[in-house]
Amino acid sequence: MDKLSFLPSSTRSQEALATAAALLAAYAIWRRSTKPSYKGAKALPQPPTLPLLGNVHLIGNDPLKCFEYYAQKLGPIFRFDLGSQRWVIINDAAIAYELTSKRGALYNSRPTRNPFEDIVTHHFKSLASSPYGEEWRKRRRIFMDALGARRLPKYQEYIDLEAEHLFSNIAKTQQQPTSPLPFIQLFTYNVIIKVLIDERFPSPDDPWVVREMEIGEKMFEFVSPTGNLAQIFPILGFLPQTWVGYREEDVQALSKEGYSRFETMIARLKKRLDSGEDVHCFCRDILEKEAQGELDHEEVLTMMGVTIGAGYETTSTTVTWWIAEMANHPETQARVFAELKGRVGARKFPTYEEALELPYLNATIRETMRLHPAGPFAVPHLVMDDDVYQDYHIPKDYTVILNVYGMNRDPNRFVNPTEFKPERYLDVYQPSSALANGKPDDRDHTTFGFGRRVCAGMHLAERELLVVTSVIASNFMIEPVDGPIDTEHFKLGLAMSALPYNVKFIPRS
Ligand code: HEM
Repeated sequence: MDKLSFLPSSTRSQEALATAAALLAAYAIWRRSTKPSYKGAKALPQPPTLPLLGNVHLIGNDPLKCFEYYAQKLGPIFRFDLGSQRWVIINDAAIAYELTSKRGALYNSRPTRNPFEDIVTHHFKSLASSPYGEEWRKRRRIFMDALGARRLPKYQEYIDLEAEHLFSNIAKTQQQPTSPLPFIQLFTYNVIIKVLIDERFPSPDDPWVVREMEIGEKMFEFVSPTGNLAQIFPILGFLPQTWVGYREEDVQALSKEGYSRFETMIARLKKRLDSGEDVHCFCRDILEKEAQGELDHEEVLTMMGVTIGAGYETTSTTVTWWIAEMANHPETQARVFAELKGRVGARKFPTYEEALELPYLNATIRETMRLHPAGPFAVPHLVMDDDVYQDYHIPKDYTVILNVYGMNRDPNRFVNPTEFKPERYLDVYQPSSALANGKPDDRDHTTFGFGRRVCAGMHLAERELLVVTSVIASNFMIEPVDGPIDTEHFKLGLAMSALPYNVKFIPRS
């Protein structure tokens, strides 16, 4: 025996490593099979997984198709791992309702694992990202006091004024091929800025508006799963940040710029208030709450951020989808116009109350929202404690993805689910916001999300949608420019938006 014989030879070392690996794998399988299940419940079904990647390799470039495929294969609830993150995908409205409404105390938190989201929300102080609990409840109450159904009539004049500006912007296009998006964005942006801080901007090219939209898009990229891959694959955290997404410094810098713009707006508002002007706006309310010690300054800033961030792109996207569907369905447009003429007459600007009484127009909005939800996966919820649902163990801290896109196209709930057919809603009278808290069978669609985290701005969104669609339909016929607009493909960004398109707005005589 030589002196070094206690070290394995190279063949021996390979054998030893192979044996160790086999023993480890066998141990892992044994551990898995003998691991006590939670209260005797089964593990959720899951697509085939790969070590470290989980199910990432299955997503491809279309998560909607991926989840539809696995919902058909595995059923309406399944587990999907994104690297180290554990997701539960829910594809059925009844299950989503059972978990988020009936077991609401367990399923209405938000994940707080994303370090970039931590930065841009001042440690998850924003209403949409706050964990469930007293702080969230307080923020939600303050938001709803200002933007809930009762307070909104106060802001109706702002919406009406912006609808008039929208009308004249469209009229100026003189029947030329036009992308409606910038005008619609200006409408929704101005409505939200008026409600928030009583300001407005005259043009979509205004540098302030352009920068705001750039910041919004970038913030979304930062906090999206690909913004920082190290949060999904922690091992990548050892690589330089630019290799695995954005740099923390860039997130910090943009966040600082965004918040300093809010400080500028607050300073302008304070100056007006100090000079004795009686300004009605949400920001005034929250500044008063800050003075009374109910909110801190970071909460004021994040409240402004969530109001703008959640408030303009979702609604403008929905209007843009509606215009595309109208251009593709001239018979639907004709029926909307006939209804408007019959009930409102030749007036250019129907009131919100009048538009509320137009069942067919309302049906076209519901159908647009069903087929094209601005947030196809709502906003992720978080499971707060272990639970058992239909014999499945739903573990604590899993992220719940509510696939509202899939639910809205569920063939068990909707006949010919991919067809644009407003007629399916002619016997629905209540606003979507009133149905959103009810049982899934009574809901028109699930686009405003679920449970205690259901969209807090849905009353405002509905008012805007009704006013803007009734004004466009009363005054213009919408014609496609290059044949039918593609409404099956989309761009996933801040919201799920239509691919760029042009239409002609032909004035109604
Ligand atoms: C068509 C327009 C809109 C759509 C489709 C929409 C959709 C949604 C969805 C799906 C959620 C998540 C619900 C869940 O977690 O289950 C949500 C949350 C939220 N939305 Fe909207 N939204 C719209 C307009 C607005 C507007 C105009 C505002 C603000 C003025 C707004 C403010 C919020 C806020 C603050 C939350 C977070 C609520 C919380 O976490 O407690 N939304 N929205």
